Amino acid sequence: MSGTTPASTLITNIGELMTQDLEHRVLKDAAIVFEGERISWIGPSHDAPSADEMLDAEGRAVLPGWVDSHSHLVFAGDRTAEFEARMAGQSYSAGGIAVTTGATRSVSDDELTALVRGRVEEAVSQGTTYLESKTGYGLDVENEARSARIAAAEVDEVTYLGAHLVPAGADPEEYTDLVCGAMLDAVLPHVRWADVFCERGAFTEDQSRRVLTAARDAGLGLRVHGNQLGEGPGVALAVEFGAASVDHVNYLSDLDVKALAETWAGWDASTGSGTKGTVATCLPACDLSTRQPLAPGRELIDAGVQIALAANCNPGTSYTSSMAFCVTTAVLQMHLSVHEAVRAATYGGALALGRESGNDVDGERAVGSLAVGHRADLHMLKAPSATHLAYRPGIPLTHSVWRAGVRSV
Ligand SMILES: N=CN[C@@H](CCC(=O)O)C(=O)O
Ligand SMILES: [Zn+2]
Repeated sequence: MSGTTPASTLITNIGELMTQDLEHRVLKDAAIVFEGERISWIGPSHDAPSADEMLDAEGRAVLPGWVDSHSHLVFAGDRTAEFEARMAGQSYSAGGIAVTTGATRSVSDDELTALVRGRVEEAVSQGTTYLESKTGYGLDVENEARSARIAAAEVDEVTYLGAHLVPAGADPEEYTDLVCGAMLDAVLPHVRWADVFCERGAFTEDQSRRVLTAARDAGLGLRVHGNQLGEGPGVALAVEFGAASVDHVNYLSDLDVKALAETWAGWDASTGSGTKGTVATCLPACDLSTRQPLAPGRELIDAGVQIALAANCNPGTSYTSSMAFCVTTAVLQMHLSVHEAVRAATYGGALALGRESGNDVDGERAVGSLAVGHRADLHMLKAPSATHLAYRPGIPLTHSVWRAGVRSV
């Protein structure tokens, strides 16, 4: 969509407005008004004020845009052959990251920018309005810095993942020193977060601890790829460091679940106040594509853990940006309710990125939920309710998308 953006927009006749706000309001026959990027009114259709632009939703559902808190968009090439081998029975290992690193290093800045931009457009066309991407296919100072710089120009949040794989021929301890030293310094102007792939075949507990310590000392927020391929120290490390999220979480011990739940004991979900814990980010498209057990989202929610759903778009384990697919899978196979799954893919992602609350006076607006003062990130479905996301699996249900008040689809 292009054209001028009206000063204010009113959408009436919304069949179901799933706000994902703190009261979990789901309004029928609702309306919403936004002025520029700010939501200024939500209520019953018949009470709606006037606006410059008036749109009739004709009974369709409106949700917050998806907040995709975990992706790896800065890459070139694909790994079709590896995927085919996996479907024929081979298991996933971290080693494939090296193939993508080679392809990524071989393209120009302009080519890499165009690839990232195309992936962002694909995500937005399916209802994603806030997007994180990691680096991690550069794996030397120059290429990690380039990946971070390109990502910063294209996505909302950038995570430094120099600790994705030890490049072939490098000494693991020396490479970890580089990740904690010159490479970190080089990416710092472009990133807000750091991550480490703490797993067999990637980084050990001790190396991961070093990476997290250096990143924290540099002022970055922390995230961890943990417990993807087996039980391991990832979750415990994320909790120890107060990471904003631990992602994958396929293989959890009872102690891991308990430790994650305890991080949320001081947070009040009804007001969003108190001390936030570590979000467990489930990546169901990745789990299916790698033939791993689905992350235990139901168990985590029941234990009191805040979870997020993310697409994990990358060429190795999850070559999709479809958040709707993740929501569908979470309902059909992880036993989340539709409301819980949509919440994890909107508010949950915002929690994982520290963007669930904002400042209505001067600034950074909350994303991932629809309330007055929040950012006007809206996803209208070609359906009367969010339930259709699970009820009609695989059907492209995005009707229109507003990102920060600007019509994008
Ligand atoms: N598991 C680690 N990193 C990515 C996959 C990377 C790759 O295989 O290219 C993930 O989140 O699944
Ligand atoms: Zn990942």
